[in-house]
Amino acid sequence: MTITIALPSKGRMKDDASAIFERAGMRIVAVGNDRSYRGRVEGADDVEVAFLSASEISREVGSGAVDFGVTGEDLVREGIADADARVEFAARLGFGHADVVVAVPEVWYDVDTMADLGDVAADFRARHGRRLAIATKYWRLTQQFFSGSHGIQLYRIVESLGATEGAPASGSADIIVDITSTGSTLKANHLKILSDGVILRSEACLVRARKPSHEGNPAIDRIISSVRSVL
Ligand SMILES: Nc1ncnc2c1ncn2[C@@H]1O[C@H](COP(=O)(O)OP(=O)(O)OP(=O)(O)O)[C@@H](O)[C@H]1O
Ligand SMILES: O=P(O)(O)OC[C@H]1O[C@H](OP(=O)(O)OP(=O)(O)O)[C@H](O)[C@@H]1O
Repeated sequence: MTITIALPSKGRMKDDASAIFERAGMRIVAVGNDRSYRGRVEGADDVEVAFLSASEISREVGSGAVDFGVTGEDLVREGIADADARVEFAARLGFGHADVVVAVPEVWYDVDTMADLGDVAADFRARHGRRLAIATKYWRLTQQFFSGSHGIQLYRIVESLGATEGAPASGSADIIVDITSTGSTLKANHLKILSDGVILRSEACLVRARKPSHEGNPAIDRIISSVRSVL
């Protein structure tokens, strides 16, 4: 059986992902030229590497089209319904840290917690004639957190394709759900994180598709244990 590993082809996780595999004794080499989107592991003929974007990787592991992927936990939990049933988080890799957070304008002085935000959402229509609008590209995580964990039902999600932190100032939404690492983008946009508003502490993970063919397969176990041994 050929094992396929999907690694980031670009972006902030590309170099760290390849470096971890190299340290684990699996040196990745491109097949063909440098711009190729396929690779292999030196000395392992039964392993193929597919270079994809971080968000594509979560989709492909979720569908089982690849056996392993390296991508952010946020993208896996956002991209795959019932992620824990479909994939295994085999290792947390210690890079690509980012928190998915709920942030509101700093000037909302009375709003510090999700419970406070629930009160605002409940009153919003009466006061403003519309529902509280949340800008985000994390639809699934937002719905799970607001409706599932906090029982807040009265809101509307405004899809954001970038510059999410600018939405409250531009008037396209009232609050946001987005990732933050240093916090400087939130600060520059006069937004504050609610005290219990961290939805997920994400980092890059080695993610395995749960497939029957993996059961008792030593090649699968070897990849996981090699990566774990260098963390
Ligand atoms: N400061 C940050 N900003 C954005 N993403 C970050 C940051 N720090 C870590 N990450 C993580 O990096 C991953 C996204 O990486 P990247 O932007 O390379 O993805 P991508 O899918 O290639 O992007 P796109 O598809 O938007 O081009 C996510 O898992 C995210 O949590
Ligand atoms: O907390 P901070 O350190 O300020 O980082 C958070 C910001 O970084 C990312 O944007 P980036 O400009 O990297 O682009 P992207 O959204 O295209 O990934 C992310 O979308 C946030 O806006």
